[in-house]
Amino acid sequence: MTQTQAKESMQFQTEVDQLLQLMIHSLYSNKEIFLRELISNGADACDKLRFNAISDDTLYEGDGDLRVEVEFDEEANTVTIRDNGIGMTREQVIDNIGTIAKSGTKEFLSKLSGDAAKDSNLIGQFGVGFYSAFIVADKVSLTTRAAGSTESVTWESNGKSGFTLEAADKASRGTEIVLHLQEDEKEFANGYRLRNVISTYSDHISLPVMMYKNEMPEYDEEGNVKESDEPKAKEWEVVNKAKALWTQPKSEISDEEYQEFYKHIAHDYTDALAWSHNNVEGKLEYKSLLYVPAKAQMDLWEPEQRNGIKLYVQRVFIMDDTKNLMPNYLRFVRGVIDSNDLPLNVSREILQSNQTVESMKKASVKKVLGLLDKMAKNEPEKYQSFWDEFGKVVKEGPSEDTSNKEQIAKLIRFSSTETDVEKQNVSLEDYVSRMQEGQEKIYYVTADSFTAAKNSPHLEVFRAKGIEVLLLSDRVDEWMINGLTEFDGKQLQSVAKGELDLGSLDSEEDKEEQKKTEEEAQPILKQLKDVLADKVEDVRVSHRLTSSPSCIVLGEQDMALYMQQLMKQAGHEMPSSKPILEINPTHPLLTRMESETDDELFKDWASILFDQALLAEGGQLEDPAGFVHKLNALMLKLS
Ligand SMILES: Nc1ncnc2c1ncn2[C@@H]1O[C@H](COP(=O)(O)OP(=O)(O)OP(=O)(O)O)[C@@H](O)[C@H]1O
Repeated sequence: MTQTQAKESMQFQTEVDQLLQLMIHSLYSNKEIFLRELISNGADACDKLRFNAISDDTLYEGDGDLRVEVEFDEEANTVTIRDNGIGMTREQVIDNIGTIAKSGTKEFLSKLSGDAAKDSNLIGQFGVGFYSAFIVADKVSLTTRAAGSTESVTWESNGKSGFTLEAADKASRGTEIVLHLQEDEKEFANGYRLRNVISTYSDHISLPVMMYKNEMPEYDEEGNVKESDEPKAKEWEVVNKAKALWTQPKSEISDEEYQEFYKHIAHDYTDALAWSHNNVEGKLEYKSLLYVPAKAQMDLWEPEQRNGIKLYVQRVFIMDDTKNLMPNYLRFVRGVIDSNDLPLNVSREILQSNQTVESMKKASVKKVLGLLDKMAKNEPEKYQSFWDEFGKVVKEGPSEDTSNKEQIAKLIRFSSTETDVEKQNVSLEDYVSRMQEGQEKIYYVTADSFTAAKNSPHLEVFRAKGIEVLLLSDRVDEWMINGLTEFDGKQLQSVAKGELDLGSLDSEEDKEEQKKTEEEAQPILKQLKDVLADKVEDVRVSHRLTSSPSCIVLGEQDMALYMQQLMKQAGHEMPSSKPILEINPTHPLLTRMESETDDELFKDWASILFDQALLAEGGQLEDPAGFVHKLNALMLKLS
């Protein structure tokens, strides 16, 4: 007797226990989805077998007629879902069912609130999968044999106290799942109910889903159930449409069908926001169906995130792939690309450097950008919800995809001084349309929080003159702005970097005034330069400030101070360039300093002036305790 023949009990991973309990409670109002999930898994298993059989057709074991079968037994109160797909080995059963391999599970569980409505949405994004069986069943028994193997195994669980594994004797390849329905879920052990659920959720699956034909009662003319003397031989029939959705003409597909198909391929539970269905003919021949989800997948920020695009070759599923078919900044896109040009035995390596793949990718990116552009124009509210969910990802676009920079730039939304709210809802086109006469540049400020950006002293002159400034405070913004130097022929200019030249936005009087102030400020500038020589590159009169006494200005090419800080914390070497201190000589603090005769006190004033400008910029003080000490001393003097 081999070891695998003994019945063995095992515990679920802690997360599985938690997830099961949550799922059972929060999906209570949408129980029927268990069938979609299990049929979906069966269909995926058949897809995998079909792919593996391309290189080894003995895996078919003479049965290449791939399908999913659904049976029920009213008396026993069971529903059975069976597929002749790839099956699982004993190890795979343990790995796949009983543990959760998905990344981000712990984080996901910690986000759950206990509020059923909210949680059911979250669970949907996570993908409920196999465990959804326990929404309706109090015992689940799964027997499976992997293609090419002779050993089969039965996994069984009540969803509460772990599971058992036992050697089985399954002749046919694939997986069979028997759901022992809970007492009050009897409605599912019924042909009408099951067919109804299948046509709602599984019509679009290219694989046939089959049920017994004559399990449905026959009626006589008077509407009574016909009693037949002889039991009829059972006969299978296909109960779903069983046509790959993307191969059908658009005009024949309803929105509901598109949405159901989305949920199948994306393992999502919420509707998609939009889709683009394309049939490309000519030099290249392929079909694509690309979806923009409504909600971010749990792993959007994981480096090894789930793959979003399924590659098919002539209707045969080849592999999940995002890296080659969608750029990173569109990694939330889900869908199918079905090529007629690639060979069936295409490998991951070939995909990486294939002209056909490259062309399909390029065209698909255009399609997605076009879809988003249309949404932004025609359904701004919907687009806003998209932006709130995926904006930070799209912001990687200008640096990653320079060939589509202009189109991506149009899609980006910003916070701005126009509204002063955190919501990012201002486009560059909006900004340009509001530019003042004589304004040549698009102004922005970056900071590590919205509040810091909004209150930045650099904005003072812009606010005073009513010139709009974009407020950037996402981590990715400095990176985005690196790739986005221009829009509509107008340069993007940080208000915190370089020499500020408002050009014709400053009137002749303004310029005269500035010149005069500058001349008058020469003595204090010199004094400040002397005492701050080792901290700053230069001290100059500011044209940016109206109400603050001083601010820090960086060189055009320098990274914002808070970013420099972050980089240093992450262990990167940062070139230590000294900033420029700008002062507002008309500020009372500066006038007070001018009359200070005590050199030591002047030094303290100067040092505080510099440190507070640094703080306002999100920089870190070299000597915070010294700053506090000096400040307190001055305060005491004034009291
Ligand atoms: N019928 C089946 N045949 C073969 N393998 C299966 C079958 N059902 C499940 N599996 C395996 O178990 C794994 C886990 O399934 P499960 O449904 O929980 O998650 P999933 O399908 O990966 O994702 P999701 O939770 O989003 O549906 C699958 O990835 C697959 O490897």
